[in-house]
Amino acid sequence: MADLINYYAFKKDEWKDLYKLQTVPLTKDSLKQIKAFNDEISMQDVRDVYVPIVHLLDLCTQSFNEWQKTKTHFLSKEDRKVPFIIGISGSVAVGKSTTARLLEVLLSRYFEDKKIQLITTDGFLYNSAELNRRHIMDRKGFPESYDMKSLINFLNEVKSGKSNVLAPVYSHDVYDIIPDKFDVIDQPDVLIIEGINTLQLPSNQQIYVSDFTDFSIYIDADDALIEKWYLERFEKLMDTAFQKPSNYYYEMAHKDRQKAIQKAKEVWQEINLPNLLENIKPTRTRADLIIHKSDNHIIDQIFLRKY
Ligand SMILES: Nc1ncnc2c1ncn2[C@@H]1O[C@H](COP(=O)(O)OP(=O)(O)O)[C@@H](O)[C@H]1O
Ligand SMILES: CC(C)(COP(=O)(O)O)[C@@H](O)C(=O)NCCC(=O)O
Repeated sequence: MADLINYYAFKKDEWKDLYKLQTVPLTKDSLKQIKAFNDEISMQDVRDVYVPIVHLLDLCTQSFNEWQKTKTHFLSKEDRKVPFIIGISGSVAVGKSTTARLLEVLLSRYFEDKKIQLITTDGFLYNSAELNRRHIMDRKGFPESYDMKSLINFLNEVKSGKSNVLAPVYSHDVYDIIPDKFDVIDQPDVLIIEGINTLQLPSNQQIYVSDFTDFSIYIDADDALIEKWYLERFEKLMDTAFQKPSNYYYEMAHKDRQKAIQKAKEVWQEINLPNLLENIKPTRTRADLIIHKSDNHIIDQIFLRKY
């Protein structure tokens, strides 16, 4: 990645040494919590890569809080808590939601007295009825498939300190927004927001999602590997779908498995890969931190933005 001239580049061994004197209390409980949502996560990577990231985020939140105080004093206003927002971006199926949940567990352990919340921008996709009405069902995940105005409005309310802000919820199993289901974001100290579009500029808005994020992470890997992870996740979804008639993949799961996999390959080639190349990868160099993964999701390189 020779084009990343404004980044410090680290091999994993170099990165892990940055914070070797300090530790995040990785109790049996927190390890259990991590294993519970994904038992394939490398615990070595948790120690070598994510623990230093948590320390870095600690430093960032401290300087962020100082700056908020300085600003309110300058304006002669009362101090108020401003949530620190972490954006996580990258391709469909690169591991954004897994990384986001991992950071949520680690940050909750590290900042025991702080409230950490997590949402995904998938919830701001238009629902299937609306995607069909706009004839863009085959553009799901592309910028025009999101209600960016609502997403920006949501972030603005969270940042302004409003209580009980509602975020709609998307389900991969149902392949649609779940009606009347919401995540309630209530004045967190830290909000993690993950989604393919957290570093994108919406075509019809003057404001980026990243104008509301205070630290951004891009998860990167070779396209062919991401396709493999997409297909593996698809197979897991099919296995779950088998016994659930409400699942989007239920009928497909009862038919020829090879045909289903062929269909998923087409979806990757025709929708998710073009979206990665046209809209997601070009935003990589806006991130503060790039985490590069290799085979089996093992991290091999980390890039930290210089300026
Ligand atoms: N660190 C990891 N170790 C092992 N498997 C992972 C890891 N991160 C993601 N995966 C797997 O890769 C697939 C895609 O991950 P997911 O978090 O759903 O991606 P995204 O949110 O970017 O679409 C899932 O099957 C998930 O279990
Ligand atoms: C909902 C998504 C846009 C977002 O994906 P995520 O990052 O959560 O994996 C994606 O999973 C999707 O549905 N893409 C459209 C084509 C498809 O994979 O079915």
